[in-house]
Amino acid sequence: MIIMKFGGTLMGSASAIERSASLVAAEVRRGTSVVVAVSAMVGVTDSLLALASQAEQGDIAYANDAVTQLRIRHLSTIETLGGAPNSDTAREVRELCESLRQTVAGVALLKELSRRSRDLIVSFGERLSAPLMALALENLGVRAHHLSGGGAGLLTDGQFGNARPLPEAYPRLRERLGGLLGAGLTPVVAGFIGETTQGVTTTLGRGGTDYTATIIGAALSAAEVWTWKDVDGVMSADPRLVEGARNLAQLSYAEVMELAYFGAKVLHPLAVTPLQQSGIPLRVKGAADPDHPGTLIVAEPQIDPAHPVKAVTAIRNLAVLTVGGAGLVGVPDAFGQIFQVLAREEINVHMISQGNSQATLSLVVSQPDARRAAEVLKRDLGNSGYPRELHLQENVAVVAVVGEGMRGSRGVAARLFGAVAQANVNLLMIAQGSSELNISFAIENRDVEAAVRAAHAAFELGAQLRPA
Ligand SMILES: Nc1ncnc2c1ncn2[C@@H]1O[C@H](COP(=O)(O)OP(=O)(O)O)[C@@H](O)[C@H]1O
Ligand SMILES: N[C@@H](CC(=O)OP(=O)(O)O)C(=O)O
Repeated sequence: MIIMKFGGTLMGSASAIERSASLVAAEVRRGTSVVVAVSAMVGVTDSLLALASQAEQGDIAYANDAVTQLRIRHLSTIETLGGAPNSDTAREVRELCESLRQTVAGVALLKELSRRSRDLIVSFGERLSAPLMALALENLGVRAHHLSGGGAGLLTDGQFGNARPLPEAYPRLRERLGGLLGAGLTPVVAGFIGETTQGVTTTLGRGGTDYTATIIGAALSAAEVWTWKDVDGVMSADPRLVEGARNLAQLSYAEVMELAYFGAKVLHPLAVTPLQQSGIPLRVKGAADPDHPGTLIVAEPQIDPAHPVKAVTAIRNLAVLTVGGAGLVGVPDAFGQIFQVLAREEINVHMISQGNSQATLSLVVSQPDARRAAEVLKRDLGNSGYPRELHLQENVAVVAVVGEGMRGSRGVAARLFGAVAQANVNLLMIAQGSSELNISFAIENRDVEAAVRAAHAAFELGAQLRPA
């Protein structure tokens, strides 16, 4: 059995959906059981987030207009897929849009958007796309049945916007999806969304359909989980940034987590976690070339000692906040307090670096959180009796090089920073993960391309890999 995930681009139009469905049908015809997880049509999640925040401002006209656009887009896709206006699929899409309109009207009326309401609104993207995939599969003679995340059994905790699966999700997914497969049906699960035990809709975080697929893969003990992409697998760098980026044959679970954490948009950072215990492989495959093996992600991939670094990645729009002052020295609790304040404000810290002795601590946070982070630190630490200085540098990016082979390998840092210096890039901060799986450094946003290209070239990442 295989789980197949299709992201927004591969669900983006009637022809894209037909092509994705044909990849499922080919496998089903070979006698493989397949469970499908789909994302919202490309752009839909962003539109839903935008209309939710407009509704919160009370702009009901904007929100209604946006719902109408979504309705037209999905209904016209159904029409192109050959679905009649009075088909079950079209009826379901109209009902979902009506229910979305009512939810949004409630938000506009109250001018209040909780994380919980936002999750409900954003869940409509996947709930609208799953019926379209089921229709396309039926058109190809594959008997399909679509479900929402909660309907499939994906129970989560109540961390709206960032929910995690509960242990009970696994047996429930096994029972519900296993039942459908046993009846000869191909389940199509709306990705990215789950449900609390009280039946409240949650989401798994941006890019969460990868995670849905691997949770299902673990629940059903799948042979492999395949996430189909518009690239032929995980590449040595974002191909939009580095022309010579090449596809990687194998990566470890840990490497892929680091890459995703440090900004490689290709997978959700937690996507591999459900697979780690059972060792189920995750394969990232390119829809344009289905015979290409793509990237195989396993616990222990082959290591090429000549190439300790496998990939380079970047996150933009960050800021460095440096907290310092001699008074930090010898205050045992100082760092603890800093992190507590930020955690309470739900400000995520991407990277940290400690200066000489304990005199300074540099923290990388998202640009939109940066000023608030500085303010709350000033406000909440101001009373605790030790002097400090706060310095904020905005418009920062973090670049990371990742590879298991770096562990114990000498000269990696020298090679990296030599190349970055040659490219005339100024370093703001450096950190090495304690796992020795990555080296990351902060630079100004405007230097990202130069730094990524320099690192890519320094480790010959374009040449080490098998030809595509
Ligand atoms: N290291 C990388 N390898 C592959 N793709 C990457 C990498 N870094 C960034 N990307 C970008 O990620 C995109 C795929 O992610 P995304 O569009 O979110 O996929 P999907 O919507 O199918 O889940 C690619 O088109 C590519 O531009
Ligand atoms: N639709 C969600 C979930 C997702 O996984 O999307 P995609 O596979 O298109 O990145 C999002 O945009 O975050």
